[in-house]
Amino acid sequence: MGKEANPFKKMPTILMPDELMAKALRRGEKVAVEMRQKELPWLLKARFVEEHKVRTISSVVADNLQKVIDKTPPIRKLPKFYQEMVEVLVGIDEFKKSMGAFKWASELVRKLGNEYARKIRKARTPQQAGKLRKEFVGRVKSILEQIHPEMAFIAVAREKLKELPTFKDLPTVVIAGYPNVGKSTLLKKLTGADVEINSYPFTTKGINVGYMGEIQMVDTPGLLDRPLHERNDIELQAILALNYLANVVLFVIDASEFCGYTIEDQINLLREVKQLFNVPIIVAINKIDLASEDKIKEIEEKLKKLGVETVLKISANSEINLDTLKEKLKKIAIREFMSK
Ligand SMILES: Nc1nc2c(ncn2[C@@H]2O[C@H](COP(=O)(O)OP(=O)(O)OP(=O)(O)O)[C@@H](O)[C@H]2O)c(=O)[nH]1
Repeated sequence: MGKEANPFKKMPTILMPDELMAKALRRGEKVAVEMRQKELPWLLKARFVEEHKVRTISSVVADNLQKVIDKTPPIRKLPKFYQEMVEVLVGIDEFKKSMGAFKWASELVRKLGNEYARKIRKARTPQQAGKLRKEFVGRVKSILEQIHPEMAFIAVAREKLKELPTFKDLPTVVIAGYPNVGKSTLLKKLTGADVEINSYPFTTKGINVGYMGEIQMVDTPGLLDRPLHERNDIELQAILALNYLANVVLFVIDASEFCGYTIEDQINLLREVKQLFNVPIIVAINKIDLASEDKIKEIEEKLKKLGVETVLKISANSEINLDTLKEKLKKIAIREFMSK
């Protein structure tokens, strides 16, 4: 199987300045308690305690910020679909700028930690050592306050990006068609029982992902199931991003019209989907067990006029022609995936 990719799931919880400061001070205090046990002359001991406090606070803060950087995938290395999602959901520029702030703060805190530790080692009195440590704490606080907006931004971005579905880097079929035409029945029949429901920030219905061997199949309820002119900008972008994922679109038509949409409506949606995706489209005329011969012929004529090349007549429920459909999908998906 291809590699896992919701790359944002690994991002750690983002602490706000107060929380991070409190954590660092707690750890600093703990280290100080241990250091005070040591038998040392009083000035040496004061320096020793304060220096360790400073070093601990500095590394807790700097490490925490660095961890966010390390666990966040570099945007330009991500699959194009995820890059597009970052742009749509949070904005790539703002995201990069904010990560830059984490780097700046982490490096500065580490540098200051070293500087103050050195100064404390030369302190002439315990009071001076204490004063230097307080000064250091004040500076760290103010650095964190300075990047507070960026921390808040990344915290919100993480929440949103974590909700993205986990797609694999495999040949992918995206399924489209009006509600109730039989998309989820078909997905289940083609991929077996293991259909996962993933959340997708643009639709409350989630996204269904199944695997037909090494082929990924994605059903997008709520996205590719009604006319595009009814969409808002964000939804449109979410739909457009599927372009980066799809190697083939499987458009399902309900020949019986029992789904509640006429053939005309369904063909119109197909026309829109065809314009939107720059990958081959396979049309499955479904529920042929319920539709008349004439109706099916009429649909085939219309599809011909539209210039659809690959059309299969199937029944998802009665499992008619599913093996042929499977083979076609596999062949075209792999071919397109390889040539991308
Ligand atoms: N007779 C018959 N019924 C079918 C066939 N395919 C699907 N159905 C039925 O059609 C209904 C809708 O099927 P679904 O698979 O839920 O349709 P969907 O397109 O996934 O619907 P949404 O999840 O709302 O987008 C269900 O009752 C299915 O059992 C078929 O080939 N023949």
